[in-house]
Amino acid sequence: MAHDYTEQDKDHLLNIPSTKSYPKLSVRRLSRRADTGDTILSNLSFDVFPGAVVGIIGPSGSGKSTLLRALNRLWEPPAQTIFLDGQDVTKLDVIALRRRVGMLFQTPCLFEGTVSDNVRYGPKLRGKTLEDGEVLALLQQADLDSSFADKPVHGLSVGQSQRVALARTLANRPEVLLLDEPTSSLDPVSTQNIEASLLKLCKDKSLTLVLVSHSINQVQRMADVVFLLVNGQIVEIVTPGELENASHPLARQFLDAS
Ligand SMILES: Nc1ncnc2c1ncn2[C@@H]1O[C@H](COP(=O)(O)OP(=O)(O)OP(=O)(O)O)[C@@H](O)[C@H]1O
Repeated sequence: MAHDYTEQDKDHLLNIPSTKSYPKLSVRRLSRRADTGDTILSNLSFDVFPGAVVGIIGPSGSGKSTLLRALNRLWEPPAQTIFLDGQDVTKLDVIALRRRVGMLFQTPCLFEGTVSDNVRYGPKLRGKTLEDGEVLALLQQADLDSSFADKPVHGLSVGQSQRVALARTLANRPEVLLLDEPTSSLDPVSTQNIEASLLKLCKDKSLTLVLVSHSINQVQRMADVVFLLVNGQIVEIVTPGELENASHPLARQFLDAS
């Protein structure tokens, strides 16, 4: 496997205690400024290991979506700042990258046609036709029963559309899934089913999740580690259990108001 880390980064990685695998994602000194000069992301560095769930929380405008969008190059990051399996993402084919690093947005955007057309879309682009059983399994992972397969998407509710978008993303067998407020349009039962389904994929298939959520409870249910992002900086990295003890004043202000 090729690794594009600098010598300094290698030293850093080797110093991570008791890790048996290389990170799936590594971010190194990632910064971004707006055209106005305002800081959006400031010198972010972190690793995410295969099968892990990272929760990102923070106030509105703190840079959470910008960070997610950098990870699959919806916003083009500077070279040598984001690595997937040790490879600089800016050197990867962008379509292949987005298949490996899928993203689910807060507001689903589906193609015309049926639910099953949407789920089959990604594999079809690569010349693979999904069997009916594979489509149904993907729908099930997204908490949709088989009756949805032949439904046109234009009649679906927002919550149903969001679940179709999840099935469509999972059809690409992503290695990393970026989730931007993924369940904000879902009812509590569906939210719970989708959380369970995603956590099963993490356990069984080493799917790696980066979850942005305004729901502290959701982050506590799902994440292995939580980043508190404030003004474009990761001000604290804690386990979900330690969240209530977060001490950074801006993190505290956010948590107390949540
Ligand atoms: N393309 C852009 N050009 C200029 N400023 C931008 C751009 N994209 C984002 N910003 C600014 O960067 C900051 C972070 O935005 P971002 O959407 O990443 O925050 P967020 O934490 O996801 O917020 P929310 O929780 O409200 O979704 C905001 O001040 C936003 O106005």
